[in-house]
Amino acid sequence: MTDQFKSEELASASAVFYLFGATGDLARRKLFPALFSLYKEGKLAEDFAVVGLARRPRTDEQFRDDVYESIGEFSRYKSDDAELWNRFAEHFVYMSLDINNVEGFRELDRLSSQLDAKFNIPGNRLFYLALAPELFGPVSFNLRDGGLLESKGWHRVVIEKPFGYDLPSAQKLNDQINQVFREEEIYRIDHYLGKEMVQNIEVIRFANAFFEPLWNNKHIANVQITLSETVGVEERGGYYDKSGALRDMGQNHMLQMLTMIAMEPPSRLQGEDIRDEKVKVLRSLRQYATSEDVRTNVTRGQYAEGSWRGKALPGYRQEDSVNPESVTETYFAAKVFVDNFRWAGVPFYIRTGKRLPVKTTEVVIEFKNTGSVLFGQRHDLTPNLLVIRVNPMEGIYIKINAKEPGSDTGVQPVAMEFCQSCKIGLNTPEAYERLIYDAARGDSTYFTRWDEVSQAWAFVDRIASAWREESSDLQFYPAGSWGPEKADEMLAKDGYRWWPVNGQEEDNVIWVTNTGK
Ligand SMILES: NC(=O)C1=CN([C@@H]2O[C@H](COP(=O)(O)OP(=O)(O)OC[C@H]3O[C@@H](n4cnc5c(N)ncnc54)[C@H](OP(=O)(O)O)[C@@H]3O)[C@@H](O)[C@H]2O)C=CC1
Ligand SMILES: O=C1O[C@H](COP(=O)(O)O)[C@@H](O)[C@H](O)[C@H]1O
Repeated sequence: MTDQFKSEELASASAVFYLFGATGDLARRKLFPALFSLYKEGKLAEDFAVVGLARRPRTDEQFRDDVYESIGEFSRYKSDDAELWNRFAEHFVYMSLDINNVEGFRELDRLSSQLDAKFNIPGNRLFYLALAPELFGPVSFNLRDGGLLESKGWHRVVIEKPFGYDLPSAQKLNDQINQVFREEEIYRIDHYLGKEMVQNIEVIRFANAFFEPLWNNKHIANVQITLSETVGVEERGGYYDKSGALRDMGQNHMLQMLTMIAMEPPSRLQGEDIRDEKVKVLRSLRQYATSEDVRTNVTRGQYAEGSWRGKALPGYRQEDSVNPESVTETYFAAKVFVDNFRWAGVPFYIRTGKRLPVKTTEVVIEFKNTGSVLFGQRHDLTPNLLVIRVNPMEGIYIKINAKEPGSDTGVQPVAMEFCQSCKIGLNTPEAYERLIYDAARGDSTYFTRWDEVSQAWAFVDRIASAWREESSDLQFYPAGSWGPEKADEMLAKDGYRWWPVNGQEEDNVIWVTNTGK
């Protein structure tokens, strides 16, 4: 990157950032730390301002204290350089505002002009809505009516998930936002798209002669995507009990990762080209035809009492703000097909759940055996695997077969791993850093376009609708276990199994790794 290009990028990031929901959990855990990392790395120059917005009263000083505490607790960089912190903090101001009151927005507009002048900002506006979805429409209207879209620079709105509850509600929300913002001004967040290893999927696929020619149904037996969490519903019961795992993780993160694995090569690795290919995958998803079809191909579960590392854990129905008779799923696993030329016949198994034994996100590509007369008929051969480790460990490993040393016919599985987080460690940016930076530069590649969102809802709505008909298929699994056995049976019927996450439980494998294992 040339210095000139660098400075052009920084100039385009000059903006007032409006953080709606500035007293909320997301701001504290993710957004303040992300802004601090960007500043520390020089990706925000001095010409920006952040206005924290929420109803509760705060002085600028109190708000800066909140930001400081959040960075101390959650940032990958420490805030112990007083000079750096003071310079950063100067850019932060707070205004108490109720989203339903347009007067507050007029005052915000006046404050914005002062911030433009103070920080030399050319009228650019980035509105970040870390708010409950029912406020997305009202805030958009009041931004317009309060005059905030009349400044001479660009205007962009970053919208948190969930984008709706189903297709009709998402459509309604989109229609409201479209009355104020054009599609190219709307940045719908799916923070998984900001993760390094999700973005790395394109490089692994398209920059490696090892994989690119094999990436199809002739060579791939199945694909497995696991997003497992050890946490329960925590203090988000009010939201989660209405949402469940399918809407919270399936409609967005899981389908987005699936599209990155399955999409055709885009004509260029950027913006609309990538999004065009992703939406084609979503359009090719085989829709479940009947409720019976859903019940056969999708397993749902809810965690019951259990234990993890010797600690007793309550069941979901005992959690605060959860209906004690709730039938909300905290787990689901599905067999999905992408009905196109490349993927015909290849099952994509996806699963996610709370209160599972390990926090991890992994994609496993299981290759077909060679079929050669020499080894193809052997049932003890381990299939070749390519495993992409997304979160929290980042890296890839491949599992291959080699000769067992000293034996005539023995075959030894060997796993070769590149652990990116072990090697690069602190330097890996958080997803929210990358996404805020992209939005400020006007790069929407890793945000979801409306056609993607609507296709994903259409797919998920069929499942939700079958589930609504009756709940007798809800399986209870002990907290701390790997979820309902029915999900294992689904793969077993096809002659497969879920590969253990990190493959570490298989002790016949020789590991070559930079993790020191
Ligand atoms: N927390 C997380 O980890 C994640 C959150 N999200 C999404 O991000 C969004 C925010 O989540 P989160 O931070 O957890 O939510 P919180 O409930 O913690 O925060 C909500 C924020 O909205 C403000 N608010 C509520 N009503 C109004 C109003 N009428 N006018 C002005 N401000 C208002 C609240 O401040 P006050 O009460 O002071 O007005 C508070 O700052 C949601 O859409 C959520 O789904 C997405 C992924 C992860
Ligand atoms: O969007 C969400 O994601 C988190 C998991 O994100 P991760 O980056 O920690 O893997 C999940 O806990 C939450 O329920 C969901 O809303």
